[in-house]
Amino acid sequence: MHKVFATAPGKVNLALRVGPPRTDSFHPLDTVFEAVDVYESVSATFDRSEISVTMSGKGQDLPTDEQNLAVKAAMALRASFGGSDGVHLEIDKRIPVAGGMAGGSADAAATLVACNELWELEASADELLEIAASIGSDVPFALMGGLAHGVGRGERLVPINADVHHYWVMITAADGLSTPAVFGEFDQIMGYRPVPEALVPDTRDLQRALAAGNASEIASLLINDLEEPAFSLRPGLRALYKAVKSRGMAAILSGSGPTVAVLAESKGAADQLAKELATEHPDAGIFRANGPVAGARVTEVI
Ligand SMILES: C[C@](O)(CO)[C@H](O)COP(=O)(O)OP(=O)(O)OC[C@H]1O[C@@H](n2ccc(N)nc2=O)[C@H](O)[C@@H]1O
Ligand SMILES: Nc1ncnc2c1ncn2[C@@H]1O[C@H](COP(=O)(O)OP(=O)(O)OP(=O)(O)O)[C@@H](O)[C@H]1O
Repeated sequence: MHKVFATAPGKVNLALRVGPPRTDSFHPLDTVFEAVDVYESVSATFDRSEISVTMSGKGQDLPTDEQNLAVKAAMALRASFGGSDGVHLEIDKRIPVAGGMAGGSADAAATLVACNELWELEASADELLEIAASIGSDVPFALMGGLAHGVGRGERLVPINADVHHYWVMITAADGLSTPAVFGEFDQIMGYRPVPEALVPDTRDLQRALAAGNASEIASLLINDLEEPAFSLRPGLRALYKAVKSRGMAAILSGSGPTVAVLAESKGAADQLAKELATEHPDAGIFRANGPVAGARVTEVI
């Protein structure tokens, strides 16, 4: 086997509840993830020993050394199986960088499934999930995809079975937001200091509404505790968010932002809204997305 192609999706957190920081400085979460059909594509070409990456699309300014999450993923997978094979990764980035849609995590997840195939490691789904969690909190979900309930720092997942289809309009900004900075601002606003154990508000109502396929209830239960800190760091984002909400639409900040996700009632309504928003906000990046979709997977082997 010489070359493997893989993809992994971006995500929106339909609900993101955050508690005070733990003593390891991570925040305990109770979250509902939805994978959306904005994909990162990775091609993995066999190399005798080196692990390297080149980025195209939205990723041209990102580091290509071991700070790159895809390189980290390949190194972690190789280390856990004790092999010496290498890989050259080519990543075509479609998910906005530092946009709150977990694009870097998707790169890592696609790399894990691609290298697992390329190096013929036969790692199990659980083994890949464990390695994924060592790379970043959002990486396990990029592997799993679909809809899932996440706890811990977001890495402990239980799939949610629900027959729902969501039509999103995503509004992105050219300047990303740093995830640690948004969590830091959250602590500042809440007056939180690290604690050994803390309670996090739960997301049971939303999980029930998803299982029942109750569209209007789902829309009314979208919630993100990182909205206030993200708006505090980026006041223009609050204005944009309010403008969208004033149209009577269900909207939510995606993860740590600055992408805003608007939930439309139908495909037609979403397509129409995307057109209108593109005219009203010419400086923002507007695109359509649909969810839930499957997680990281190998698409071709040569
Ligand atoms: C905001 C979310 O996207 C929601 O799904 C995630 O919590 C972020 O996940 P991620 O980008 O994969 O984050 P990681 O790479 O694990 O951590 C980056 C930094 O974000 C902060 N972080 C992240 C996850 C978490 N539960 N608590 C945190 O405080 C920490 O400062 C951490 O050093
Ligand atoms: N392959 C990669 N793609 C994107 N970012 C990467 C990658 N490798 C390292 N990074 C670093 O990780 C940071 C966060 O990237 P990412 O695009 O995943 O943000 P995000 O979508 O806000 O993440 P999340 O929603 O998981 O918090 C970037 O600022 C970048 O410097």
